[in-house]
Amino acid sequence: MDASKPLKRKHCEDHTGSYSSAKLLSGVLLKRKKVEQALVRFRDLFCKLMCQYKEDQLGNLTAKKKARMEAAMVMNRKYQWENTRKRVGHVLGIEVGDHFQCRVELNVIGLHRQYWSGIDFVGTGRKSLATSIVVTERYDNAKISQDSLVYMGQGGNPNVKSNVVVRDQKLIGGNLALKNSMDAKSPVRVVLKVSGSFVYDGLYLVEKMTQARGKFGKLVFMFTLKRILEQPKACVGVGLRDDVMQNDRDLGRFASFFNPNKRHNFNGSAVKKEVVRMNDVSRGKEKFPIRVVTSMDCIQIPSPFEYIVNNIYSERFKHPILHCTNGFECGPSCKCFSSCINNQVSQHGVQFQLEIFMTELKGWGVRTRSFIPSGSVACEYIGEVCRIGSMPDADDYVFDMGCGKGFIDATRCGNIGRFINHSCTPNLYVKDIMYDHNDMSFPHRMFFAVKDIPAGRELSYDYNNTCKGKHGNEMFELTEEVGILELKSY
Ligand SMILES: C[S@@+](CC[C@H](N)C(=O)[O-])C[C@H]1O[C@@H](n2cnc3c(N)ncnc32)[C@H](O)[C@@H]1O
Repeated sequence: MDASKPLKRKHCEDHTGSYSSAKLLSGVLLKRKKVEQALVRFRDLFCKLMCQYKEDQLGNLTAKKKARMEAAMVMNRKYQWENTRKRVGHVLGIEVGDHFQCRVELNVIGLHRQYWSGIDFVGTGRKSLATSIVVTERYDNAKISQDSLVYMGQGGNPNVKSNVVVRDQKLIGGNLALKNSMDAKSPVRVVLKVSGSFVYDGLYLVEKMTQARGKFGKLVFMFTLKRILEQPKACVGVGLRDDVMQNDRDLGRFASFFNPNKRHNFNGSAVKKEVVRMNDVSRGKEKFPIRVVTSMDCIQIPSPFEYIVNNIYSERFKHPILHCTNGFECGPSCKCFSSCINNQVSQHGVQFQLEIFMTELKGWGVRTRSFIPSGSVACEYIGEVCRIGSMPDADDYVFDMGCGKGFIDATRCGNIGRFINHSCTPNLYVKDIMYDHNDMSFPHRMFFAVKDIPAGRELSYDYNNTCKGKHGNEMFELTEEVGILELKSY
């Protein structure tokens, strides 16, 4: 085989001579998988860079922009973009209704290949054709009915760039491409910006081009586009296309796994198939990789945070050598032998295969992939340890230690413990453990299994039970089996 020659694509035919729809379908699914993987990779990289830029003290917005661009560039250099050849019409692997978190993602997966410009096109001059437009609020774009919109041509708009000269728009570049598409009746992909995210709304035809005086007093082009019928409806509930919401049946039929709002299949039952979105959120810091899993219809990953395995203390205090004789666990400096029964029962990081998954109603949650025997340490709640008094406003990831002690803030930095949800009938119990210092106001918060926890079960603890257990004053008694504690009430 001559490797220098491109492989010719063969028609998929089955033994009856007809096109094999199964083969075509598997090709489409494969492409979709690739698109999805590219997005996961991009978001993963973005999170990593965000943490880095935040450490560099960049403002949130600057860090976000920089991290997005850099993530896209890194992937581009590694040839990890999808659908790199511009084309007119639908893009393989992307469905109407797919949601994207930012403009740069549209580049990475090939839906719209312009970072800034709203009109993308192929070819030049009179031979150019528009491939896609992004409809944002920066121009006076308007929806005139469910299936048509007016799109303002590009150029001369100070809302796009502050130093732009306000002048009449010219019939060049994207504007000309849109006119050519109108003349050729060539379809244009439309992406709508809705509530900060981007939704693929399908193919439109340019019906009309007119010129009018814009709000800056200069001539602007106005393109009227009409949505091609017989396409699935995009699930866009607010903003430009707030009239497109269908009943549950339609939502289900056209449900796309890129759309976090769609949680049900055609029959209204929960979609069960799951996809691994991140292979290891701890990035090798834990003994076992910690996966992030969601259902097919939800492509989210957790918001950026730095995974840490040791608490960060907001203020200095001494870490005296501790010996297990005083009832605490052994500490790192303890002179005991490793056979000591007290030895670091709770200091080995995550000992079970845990994973983060998207729950139906509670956001992210943690479940175990392996059996956890009653009394075992599931994990610790790790974050930035602070004294009481400086409690932050956003407290989703703040563990108030109660009883006048401090709190652990896992908003910016934390471990898997930050994803464990509340339950009134929990399978975990929180216990204070001291091992690397003796300041009783900053104990380590450990999650112990209250009972045997089978594989697949979500882990939970009672958020209201952090000071004194509802079980009464509980103490842990060490059994002969290292690593297993027995819960006893006194
Ligand atoms: C420590 S975080 C747990 C992880 C969180 N679910 C997430 O998506 O990252 C605490 C937050 O999770 C949500 N949460 C926890 N338990 C819940 C429950 N039983 N029902 C509903 N929301 C819950 C609440 O928003 C709470 O502020």
